[in-house]
Amino acid sequence: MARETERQGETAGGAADSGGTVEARRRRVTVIGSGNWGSVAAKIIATNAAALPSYHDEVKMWVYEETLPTGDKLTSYINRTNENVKYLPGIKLGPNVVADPDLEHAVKDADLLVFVTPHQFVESICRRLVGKIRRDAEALSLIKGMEVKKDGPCMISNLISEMLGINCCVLMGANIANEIAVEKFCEATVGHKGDKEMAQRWVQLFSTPYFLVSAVQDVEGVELCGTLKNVVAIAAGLADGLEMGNNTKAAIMRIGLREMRAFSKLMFSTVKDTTFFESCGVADLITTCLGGRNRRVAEAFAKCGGKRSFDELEAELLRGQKLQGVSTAREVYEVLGHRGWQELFPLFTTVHEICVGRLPPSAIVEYSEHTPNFALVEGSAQLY
Ligand SMILES: NC(=O)c1ccc[n+]([C@@H]2O[C@H](COP(=O)([O-])OP(=O)(O)OC[C@H]3O[C@@H](n4cnc5c(N)ncnc54)[C@H](O)[C@@H]3O)[C@@H](O)[C@H]2O)c1
Ligand SMILES: O=P(O)(O)OC[C@H](O)CO
Repeated sequence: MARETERQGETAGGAADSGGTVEARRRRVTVIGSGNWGSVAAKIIATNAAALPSYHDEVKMWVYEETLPTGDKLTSYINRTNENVKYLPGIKLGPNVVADPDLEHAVKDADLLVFVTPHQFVESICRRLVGKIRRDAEALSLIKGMEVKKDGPCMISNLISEMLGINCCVLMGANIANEIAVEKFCEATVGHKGDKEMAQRWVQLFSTPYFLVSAVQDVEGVELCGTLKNVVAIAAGLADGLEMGNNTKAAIMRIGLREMRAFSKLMFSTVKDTTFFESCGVADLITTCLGGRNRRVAEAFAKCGGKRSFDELEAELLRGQKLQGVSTAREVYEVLGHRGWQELFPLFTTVHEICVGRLPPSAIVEYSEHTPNFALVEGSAQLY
C-alpha cells in the first residue's frame, strides 16, 4: 500500500483558502484549553493566523478560570501581560491571543476549534458546547487520551465528533511544550479520515520553520500512539526511579512500542504500521520517556517506593499541570480486562497494577509467577 505523508505546501502569507465552506470571510480560531501545551498551541496558531490572509487575526483561548496567589484572575493576567504565568511562564503568547473564561462566548463565532485540555475534562466540555458552536465548524484534537465506554475504547476525536456533530482531526507528535515554546525544532503528525483538504488546513495553521507538520490518513493510529505512549512513559519513569539505566529503559520503549501497535491494531484494524514511524509514534515515545511529565512523576513514585500516591506527587511536582498516563493505564486495563487480554499486554497491565498499589514499583523489572516479566513474556508480540 502506498504510504501517504503530505508535507505542507503553502506557507503563512501565501495563497488564500481554497476550502469549500467558509470562504467569503476570514476563518476564526478558538483554542479550548490553556494549560502548558494549550498555551503553546495558541502561540503557534496566533503567529500563523496573523500572517495568513484567510484567517482572522484574533485567536481566542478558553481559560478554565482560576485565581492566582496574587489575587488576580488568570484570564485577566493573561490579557494584561500576554503571558500565561501559571502554565507557561516567561513566554509571550502573541498580542492577538485573547483569553476568555466564558466557554460559550469563546466558541460562538469560531470556524476552527482546537481542543487541548487534559482528556478527563473533554466530555463535560463537549456537553456544554452542544448547540453552541457553528454547525460548519471543524475540530482538531491535541489531546492524548481516551474514554472507555461499555462497548470499548472511545477516542477523544470520536467523542468530540459524535457529541458535536462535526469533523475532528488530530495532531500528535514528539512535542514537549516547553521546548516548542522557545522554538526548538520538532515535528508533528496530523491524523485525518480522508479529507485531505481539511487536513492541509490544519497542517498550514500549525506549520512554522521550527514546527514541521505532516498529515497521514489514520486518525485512530495517530491518536492511539499519542495516548498509549503515556503508559509506556510511566514504565520508563519507574525504571529511572529504580536507577536501572539506559538499557532497561530502551527495552521498555521497545516492548512498549510493540504493545502500542498490537493494542491499536486490535482496536482498529485500519491502523497502519507506518504511522508508528511518524513523529506521533516512535518519536513521541522516545521524547516522553526521556523528558516528559509522566516519566518525571513515575520516577518520584518509584524513588519513594510507592509510599506516596501519584495524585500527591502530581500536585507537588506539576503544580496544576496534569498527568495522562495513570488514568490511561487504568482505561487500557479496563479494555483488556473486558476482552480477557491482560496476559497479552504484560507491560500495560503491570503499569496499572503498580499505579494502584497492587504491585511494587520494582515489578516493572522483576520476574515472578505473579508478575510476569514483560521482557520474557512479550505477550502481544505474538499477535503482531
Ligand atoms: N504539555 C505538553 O508538553 C503536551 C504536549 C503534547 C500534548 N499534550 C496533551 O495536551 C493535553 C492538555 O495538556 P496541557 O499540557 O495543555 O495541560 P496542563 O496539564 O499543563 O494543564 C492542565 C489544564 O487543565 C485545566 N483544568 C483543570 N481543571 C479543569 C476542569 N475541571 N475542566 C477543564 N479544565 C481544567 C487547567 O486550567 C489547565 O489549563 C493533554 O492531553 C496532554 O497529554 C501535552
Ligand atoms: O509531559 P508528558 O509526559 O505529558 O508528555 C508531553 C507530550 O505528550 C510529549 O509529546
